[in-house]
Amino acid sequence: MARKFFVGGNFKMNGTKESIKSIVKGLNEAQLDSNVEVVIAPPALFLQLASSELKKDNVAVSAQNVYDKPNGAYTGEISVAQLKDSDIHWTILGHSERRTLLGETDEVVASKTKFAIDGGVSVIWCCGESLEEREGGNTISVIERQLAALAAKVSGDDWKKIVIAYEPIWAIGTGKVATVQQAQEVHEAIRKWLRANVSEAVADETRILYGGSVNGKNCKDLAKEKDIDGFLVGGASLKPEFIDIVNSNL
Ligand SMILES: O=C(COP(=O)(O)O)NO
Repeated sequence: MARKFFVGGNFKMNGTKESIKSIVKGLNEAQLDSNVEVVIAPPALFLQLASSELKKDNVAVSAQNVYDKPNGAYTGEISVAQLKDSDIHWTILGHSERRTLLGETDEVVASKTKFAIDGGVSVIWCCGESLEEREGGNTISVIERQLAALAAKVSGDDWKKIVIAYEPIWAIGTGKVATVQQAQEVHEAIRKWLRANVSEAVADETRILYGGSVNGKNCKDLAKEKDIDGFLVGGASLKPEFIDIVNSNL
């Protein structure tokens, strides 16, 4: 089946009111492939600003994280209900920077994912291996461990609200993009795992994004791969070349 191409921009902890407005203005004025689903994820402080400035139907705004409790004494956290209250219907979860720097475990990420989906927020669920895990030949087993934790929490139609982002940690922010072969191999393994452990339909329908040093030059070759359904872009999402990445499937 044809999976709708999907490009996410993860701004991480970057930007000011002015720079966010400028990026959104660039997206509003750009010719974007209408067959691509685009999501931009500014810092939480700028979610409403980005939403108010956006004038493109196929571009949505996403949080970079959310907590898995309804509300209450969780200083510094943001709730699913608060995202919905702000008309934000997407969040990234399980980014490797949160797994490594903030100790988010596979189980915490899976719990947050289920909680977000139950609250009406769709999820870009991130997975990926470290350089040490890759060099040790453990890439696929690491990804399968992360997938298993997710599949223990979500089921059925939940999967329709999940976009998977494979982001090898060694490629994030390093300029060392995975080769087309490396990326396709892991994407194919993810789809195979979904087919074997969830269902044929989920395997066929779930978008699997690649993230890790994607830019306006390397995106086209990656986009040609049958199991690469789009990108989750970090640094380049803050630059005009993000438009080229959005249009890389044309
Ligand atoms: O972390 C990333 C990728 O970052 P870069 O594109 O800067 O490697 N996406 O969530």
